[in-house]
Parts: sequence; C-alpha cells; structure tokens
Amino acid sequence: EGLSYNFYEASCPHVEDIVRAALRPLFLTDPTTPAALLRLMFHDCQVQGCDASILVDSSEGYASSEMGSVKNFGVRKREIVGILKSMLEAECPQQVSCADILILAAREAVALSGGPKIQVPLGRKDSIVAPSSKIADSLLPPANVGVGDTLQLFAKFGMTIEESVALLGAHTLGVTHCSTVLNRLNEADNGQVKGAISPGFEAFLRLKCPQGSLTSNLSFVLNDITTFAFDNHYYNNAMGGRGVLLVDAEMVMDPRTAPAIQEFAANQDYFFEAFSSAFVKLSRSGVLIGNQGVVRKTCNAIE
Ligand code: HEM
Ligand SMILES: [Ca+2]
Ligand SMILES: [Ca+2]
Repeated sequence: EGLSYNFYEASCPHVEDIVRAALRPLFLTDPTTPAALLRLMFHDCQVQGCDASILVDSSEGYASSEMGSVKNFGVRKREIVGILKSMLEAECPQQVSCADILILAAREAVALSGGPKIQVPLGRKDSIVAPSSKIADSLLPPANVGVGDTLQLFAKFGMTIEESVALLGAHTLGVTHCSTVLNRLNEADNGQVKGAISPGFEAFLRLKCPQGSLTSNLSFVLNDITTFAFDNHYYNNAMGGRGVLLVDAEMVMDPRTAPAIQEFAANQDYFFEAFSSAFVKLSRSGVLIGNQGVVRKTCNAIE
C-alpha cells in the first residue's frame, strides 16, 4: 500500500523518539491531552482519510474549514501537532508529514496513558485539499448514532465487529459535554432513555447536566471513571448501564456486539490486541502516498 515500518529510517531516524519525548511533558501539564489527540486522529481519518486535513485553517475564515463542522465540537489540541512539526523541521527539514505526526501523537496518547504500544506504518502525505465544514458534517458520525450505523461506518475501514467494538474503547479516555448528554436524555421514548442505562446513572447525568443550563457547552461528564487511564473500564461501565453515549449504551444490548463487550471487560490484554489492530486499520484509511500529497511546511496551511 506504500506505507512502511521503516519509512523514515534514512530521512529522520529519531522521529518516533522525538515525538514521544516532546509529548511526555505536555501530557503531564495537561492530562486531558491524550484524549484530545486520540479523538483528533479519528476525526482526521474519517474525513478524506488520514491526511492532516483537519489541521488546515480556512483562509476564508474558520467557519468554512473542516473544524467549522458542529460534529467537530470539542475537538482540541490541533496546535500540538504544529509544535511537534516545528521540532521535527529543526531536526529533519521537509521530511515528516503532518499526517504521520498526527498518527504518532495518537499512538503515544494511548501508550503513555497505559494502553498498548502500537507499531504504526508511516509514509502518509499531507492533503493539498481542505474539505469544507459541510463535507465534514456529512462524513463524521452524529453523537447519537446507533450500533448498526456505527458497524457500517467501521466496516468501510475493513474492521470486523470485534475490532469495531474495540475501537470504541477509545472512549476509555476523555469526556462528553453536557450538550450531547442532554440530547440523549431528551430523546427518551415514553420517558425511557434509549440504550442500557441504570437508574442511578440516569439520575447522575440529570444532576450533572441540568436542563436549560446556559453552560452545557462547558460542563461535561467523564466517558468512564478512569478518564486518564487507557484501560478496559469503558466496557465494565457500559455493562453496568453507565455508558455515556447512545452507542456505548446500545452495544451492550445488541447481540452482534455484546459478546465482544463481555470479552473485553473480562480480558484487558485481549482488548488491547483488538484495539491495536483496529487502530492500524484506521490509520491506513484513505492515506495519500508518494506524489498524491505533500509534506507541508506548516500543518495548519496548504501553501
Ligand atoms: C460511532 C463512532 C463515534 C461517535 C458517535 C463518537 C462520539 C463522540 C462524542 C459525542 C464525544 C464527546 C465530545 C465532547 O463532548 O467533547 C466523543 C469523545 C471522544 N471520542 Fe468519540 N465517537 C466515536 C468514535 C470514536 C473513535 C473511533 C475514537 C478513536 C479511535 C474516538 C475517540 C474519542 C475520544 C478519545 C473522546 C474524548 C475526547 C476528549 O475528551 O477531548 N471516538 N466521541
Ligand atoms: Ca482527513
Ligand atoms: Ca479509562
């Protein structure tokens, strides 16, 4: 496919060490950084492939760029890829693509949070096209997506059902803002919130995210209680009716996905293996190789 595990062996042999060493202090300063970088990777790969398109600021103003999509609400830390890029430009000018840096940053986010150490193939090029917010709107899944649509989405990356369930285990890190939580609570059928939800957790969500609050874009709940640890707690959470998003809560009840949930909840190593494989598949999605793309000078602009 054109990606390889020793792509920068001659042109930038220390690229992986440089990224890891630079991220460690950034993660200590702000422990929410790994979650942000992992989500950033998914949102890049989902729109036009893993090509750093999400990093491009629109020249006509932010609103029309990919980041202007409401589906990118809460996406943070794009600037960190820019920081890593300038370090790598100093070490090996014009060699390392922003698209590869983004994948390496997400990979370190997982490893430095206690998750699996994933080997990723490199050699992606950066896009020379910046998709509009409308395109991002149509390609990114809505926050209230169900199990069926999610499996369909991930099948496009060549993922098995097990890998799809493992990939959603990314929600072992990070938070969900109350605006999204309220949408789920308000879409109740006859007063019954959709998906597996325990009465205690529903009460907790209603307390944390009150109706009509003016700050529901700022307040949030944790995706699982070990929000900074990449572990299998997400699955225990979901089985206990404490899944935050609809898809987290529905997967437990769906006969296609329930077996994998139980497996991952019982066996963290097995989860890590499936997640690693899914991560690499995601990272290969729609990549540009050779002269299909460029190595940008700065990540937030297409010269
Ligand atoms: C059906 C697919 C998915 C849906 C509907 C979905 C939806 C969401 C939503 C609504 C949030 C909360 C955003 C906020 O309020 O700030 C979130 C957070 C997050 N998502 Fe997903 N997601 C999906 C798949 C994925 C995948 C495949 C990954 C990574 C491999 C991922 C990683 C994350 C992470 C790490 C966070 C926490 C971000 C933070 O705390 O800054 N998600 N997701
Ligand atoms: Ca992209
Ligand atoms: Ca966790």
